[in-house]
Amino acid sequence: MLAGTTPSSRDLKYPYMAKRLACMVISGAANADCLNILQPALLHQGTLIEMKEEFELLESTFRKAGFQEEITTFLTIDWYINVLARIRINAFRIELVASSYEDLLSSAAASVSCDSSVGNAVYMLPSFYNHDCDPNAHIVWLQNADAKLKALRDIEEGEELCICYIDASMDADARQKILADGFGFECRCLRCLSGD
Ligand SMILES: C[S@@+](CC[C@H](N)C(=O)[O-])C[C@H]1O[C@@H](n2cnc3c(N)ncnc32)[C@H](O)[C@@H]1O
Repeated sequence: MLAGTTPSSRDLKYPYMAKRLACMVISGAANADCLNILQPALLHQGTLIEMKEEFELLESTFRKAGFQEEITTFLTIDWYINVLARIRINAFRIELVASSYEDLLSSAAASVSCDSSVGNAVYMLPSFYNHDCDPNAHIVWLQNADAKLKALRDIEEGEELCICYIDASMDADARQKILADGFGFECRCLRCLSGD
């Protein structure tokens, strides 16, 4: 699992995770290509330009920290872009679930305003779950960043496990827009096909 606490600026959460992964590679805790198995996002030209600027900052941070070149040879712009492309569509926002009814109400309100997020993480197996606007499973976090998969109804043997990447209470047009903009696909789940 690659995890990172939420930095003050939301725009920096993914670069922060790439920096974390770079540290894990340098310390021997992860391989530089460990995310390559995951599906990458399609990146637009403007995003690539931003990533080049971010990479220069990251590279200079490691240079200033005095790391020897031999242990940072993996740290290239191609590595950074490949990592970011995978983090962008595979990272989960970690929200700890409520333990009491009062907590439930306040955590629901915090979730809507994104205040309940305690960090972001990429998990290898959950990254392979596809999206459905009427999912049969849900990822939850009870006390820490260990993700648990919770069934939302009876699931037949052999049935695909699907989770919902977004807020399923939105109408069909809003869901399609967010999935197209954020994840680059047109959702053709039964709910969307029926226009619900
Ligand atoms: C987190 S990955 C899910 C695993 C991915 N299908 C794989 O084989 O590695 C998210 C990507 O899967 C595809 N995907 C997930 N749910 C989908 C759906 N309901 N309809 C079409 N494509 C979907 C999209 O390309 C999306 O960007």
